[in-house]
Amino acid sequence: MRKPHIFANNPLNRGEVERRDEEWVAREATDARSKYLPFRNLNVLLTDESPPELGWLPSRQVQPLPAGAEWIFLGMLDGVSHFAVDLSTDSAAAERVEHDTGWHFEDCRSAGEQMSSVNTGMLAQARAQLDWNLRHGFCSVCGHATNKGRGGQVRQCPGCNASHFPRTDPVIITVVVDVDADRCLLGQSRGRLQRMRAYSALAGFMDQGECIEEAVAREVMEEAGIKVKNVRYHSSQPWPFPSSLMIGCIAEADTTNINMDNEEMTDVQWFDRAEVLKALEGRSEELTVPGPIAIAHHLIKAWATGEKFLGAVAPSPLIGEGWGQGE
Ligand SMILES: NC(=O)C1=CN([C@@H]2O[C@H](COP(=O)(O)OP(=O)(O)OC[C@H]3O[C@@H](n4cnc5c(N)ncnc54)[C@H](O)[C@@H]3O)[C@@H](O)[C@H]2O)C=CC1
Repeated sequence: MRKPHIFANNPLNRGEVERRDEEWVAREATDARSKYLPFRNLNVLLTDESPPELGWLPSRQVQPLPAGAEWIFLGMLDGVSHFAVDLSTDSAAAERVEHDTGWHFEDCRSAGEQMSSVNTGMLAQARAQLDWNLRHGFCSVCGHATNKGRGGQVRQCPGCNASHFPRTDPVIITVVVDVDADRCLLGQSRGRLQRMRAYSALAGFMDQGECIEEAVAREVMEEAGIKVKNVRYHSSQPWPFPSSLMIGCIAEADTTNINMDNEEMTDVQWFDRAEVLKALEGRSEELTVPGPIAIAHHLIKAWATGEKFLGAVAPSPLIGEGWGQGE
């Protein structure tokens, strides 16, 4: 069986029923057995172990919480309630935590790269949900201050009665394969990939009123000018920067002439299998690809190593011969 992606496989029981009882959540928040994961400016507390782990603290070490510190209920593990707390509003409290534990706050992407992958699912949930709560203190309908409910899974507006729920933005990410020439299409977008001089699978946010297959065809056409067919789903990855769900696909090229979008991309190229295999092992002088933290790495690897699913999954009934943008 394929290993879960980093940021997936969260072991917490999110307590959908329990969290509806506000008194229960308040009691658990101060219970001596409860654990807190502190954040500072969305950086997470990591232990000094090797590899480092999430820096869970017993509730007595953070209670009483600093005035105005946002906290959320994440869920339960072995009967113990787990919370995340933002200490950004009180730098003295954040520094005290680092001093008392000898641990440190770390950027979450870097934390995901360093930690053993089993606990990165909790990190993804904590970062995305804390960030959403911090950015939704006011109602987008009437502008009134909102109140946190269900331990941070909803924000209620007392002004107009609107309920706001945490959002996840779906993003498609696709390796396009030229079956006849045994090569795949990778692109370098402006920003992070350009700085790293790396090439990745083509990705983009889904539009409203669009299915996954349509989003793949549209994004590949926009970024590379290539028509695709036979879009197949591979796997998905929670991506908490700030709150995306990466939907990994592999598609076949129906055309092969690249017509790149110069605004978003610095380069798009076909790469042959031998080069891609070398790049995955960090041995290529021509090509750098993202590391194992990214679903992009695993999609590229799935094609390059001929992972079984490629032949095993039936082609989508929606995307057949000749289907594509503008048809
Ligand atoms: N885990 C992985 O393997 C990978 C993850 N990603 C992630 O996928 C996301 C999209 O990738 P790119 O298109 O390269 O990103 P990007 O961040 O460059 O976004 C492209 C454009 O989409 C628009 N945009 C930003 N946020 C949006 C939103 N929530 N909904 C709709 N449009 C939005 C903006 O105009 C932005 O310039 C990013 O969050 C990126 O970090 C991208 C590639 C690999």
